[in-house]
Amino acid sequence: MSKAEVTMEVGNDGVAVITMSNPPVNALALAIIAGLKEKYAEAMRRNDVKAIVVTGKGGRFSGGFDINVFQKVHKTADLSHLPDASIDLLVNTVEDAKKPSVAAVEGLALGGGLEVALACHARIAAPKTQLGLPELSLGVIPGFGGTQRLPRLVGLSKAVEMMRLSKSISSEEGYKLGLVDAVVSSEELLKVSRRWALDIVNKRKPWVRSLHQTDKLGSVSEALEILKISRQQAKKTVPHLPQHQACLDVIEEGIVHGGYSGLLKETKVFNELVLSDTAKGLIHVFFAQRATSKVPNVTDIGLKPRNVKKVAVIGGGLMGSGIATALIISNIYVVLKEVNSEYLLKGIKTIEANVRGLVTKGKLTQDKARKALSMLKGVLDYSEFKDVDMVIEAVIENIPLKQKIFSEIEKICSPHCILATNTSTIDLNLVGEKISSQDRIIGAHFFSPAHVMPLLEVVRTEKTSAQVILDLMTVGKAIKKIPVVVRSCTGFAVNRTFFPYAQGAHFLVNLGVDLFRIDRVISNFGLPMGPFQLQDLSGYGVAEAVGKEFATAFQGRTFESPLVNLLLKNGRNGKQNGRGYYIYEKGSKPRPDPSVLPIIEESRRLANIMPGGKVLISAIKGGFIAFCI
Ligand SMILES: CCCCCCCCCCCCC/C=C/C(=O)SCCNC(=O)CCNC(=O)[C@H](O)C(C)(C)COP(=O)(O)OP(=O)(O)OC[C@H]1O[C@@H](n2cnc3c(N)ncnc32)[C@H](O)[C@@H]1OP(=O)(O)O
Repeated sequence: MSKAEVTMEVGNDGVAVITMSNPPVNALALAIIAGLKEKYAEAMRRNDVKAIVVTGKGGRFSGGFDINVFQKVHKTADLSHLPDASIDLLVNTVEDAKKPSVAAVEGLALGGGLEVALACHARIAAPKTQLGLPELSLGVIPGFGGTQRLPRLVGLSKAVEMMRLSKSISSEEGYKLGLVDAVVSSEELLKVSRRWALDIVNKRKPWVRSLHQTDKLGSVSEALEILKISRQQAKKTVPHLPQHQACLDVIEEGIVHGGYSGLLKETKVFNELVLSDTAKGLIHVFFAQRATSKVPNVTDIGLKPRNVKKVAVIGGGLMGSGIATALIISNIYVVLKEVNSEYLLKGIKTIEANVRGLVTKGKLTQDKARKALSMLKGVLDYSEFKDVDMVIEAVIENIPLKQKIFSEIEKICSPHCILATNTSTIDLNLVGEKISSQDRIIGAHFFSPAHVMPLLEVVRTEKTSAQVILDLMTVGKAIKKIPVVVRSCTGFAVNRTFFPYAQGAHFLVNLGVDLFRIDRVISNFGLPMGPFQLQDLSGYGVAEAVGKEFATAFQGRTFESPLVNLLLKNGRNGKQNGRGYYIYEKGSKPRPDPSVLPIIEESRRLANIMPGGKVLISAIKGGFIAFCI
């Protein structure tokens, strides 16, 4: 790893170009911050320097403050690891300096990286540069003036949206909003930036100190109204994440009392949040997520991923259609196979609806939607399987059926074709029991809805080859998933963890606890939804099949609730047929369905685990609360 350094070159034009270098993202490590401070001091001292251009090496400006420093602070609870740079460096050294600075921004400028650029007096960017303040996704807030300068450059509403959603914008959008002063080619970037800096010196361009701009903020009352609405939204959507309200408080401080006052509050609040449990958790997730892409003896043995251009998906149900959608929107050609025309048409219609949904949500353009759907072909036999690079089996959780399919595709497909199954629970050694190509068997466990949920469990057996694992990991990243490699066992990692949770919920209901209360407690705790609403979403067939697998694998150690089977017999299948624990009506939130109560009572009677038939509310309340929290 090359060392972090900051260099400075002074041209004959009197412009000092200060370059940050800390591959791969020019993170603002403490050495970079120290280097920036040192070079700025030198630039200010030198009489041959009229102006400064700040830039990043390697086609990226900066991915922000070095998140490793947060980990150090978490380990030591010592905030002195954090640079006290907001006022000292960004205001006194950059923004209020006697010589102007221009940021030459390329690739990305995120977090503290963008904050450095915001403290400059102009920003020149290359096309499609990613600009954002994603700090809230790490449990903190922009700690170097972003809460004050961004609203003053792009307007309060846009700034709040960018910070609260950790949403980046392109340099083109930044130019329209006033965040970027010019968008020029990479080749022209430094030249235009140098000229811009000299134009500021010669009063041909404005010398803008964004901290003191107010024209984009509107009136204080308008601003306070915007912040009030944002607070209500945050309270509704992320009631458990303190950084959202804190960020709005800091922005408000600056609007009411001025940018400088806002900076002082920002530093104080930033330091408080750095030590919060939320920040500790989210920063752990940041590194844990990246660690999943490093698999010993797979990603570190010099293998190159093979190009997967065409994938066959077997089964056009909820999962198969979602998987097919995820593939085609990432320009991977899909052959979707079903057993009959009715099911095939239903699967294709679901995929079309998925794609339309992404367009409606602004996640896909119409053109890309059309292109995606042109990469889908429905078939009723294996005739198109001869040249596929991967098959993903996504049929019902039935072992003999899966074994039959794997025998068939091993004969039909090419010898290099990856043979993947989307099973959520069944041991892969069972699925592949009847074929010889044990090295090509792998689990590609997507999570519903498969075209939305980021997690992809890559399930390996002892015999799965490293090449096949790497290939599936690469496809996973290409379709914007987070591939996590796990070993094959009943339930793999996610369902093995989820199963006891679901068991506990059913156990409590059969002990007499109100089912809807369980969902409320879990969603109030912070999960997106409770176990029963989730069961409605995934359907009861999956629950029934997975339950049988666990009962077989862990004989005598599972609680076999009668409830799901009773619901299926009652013609219910959750959200899929609109009849579950909840009533599902278009445009409204799911409502508890009172007609399910007699079925719950029947389950309790059959389970017969209420001591003496009485519900021990008091004991359960204690146990229940302890269990859920
Ligand atoms: C004199 C005047 C100047 C003074 C200057 C003072 C400035 C002081 C700054 C202090 C600011 C405090 C307040 C600001 C806080 C922050 O900035 S918090 C961080 C905000 N930034 C982010 O959240 C971005 C996080 N990173 C990403 O989103 C992505 O990594 C990326 C940048 C978009 C790149 O993605 P991709 O190409 O997919 O690569 P990855 O695999 O994600 O990452 C590659 C490796 O780089 C590591 N990494 C990425 N970002 C950071 C980071 N910010 N800090 C440390 N390390 C980072 C990542 O972990 C990967 O590492 P390996 O796994 O080891 O390869």
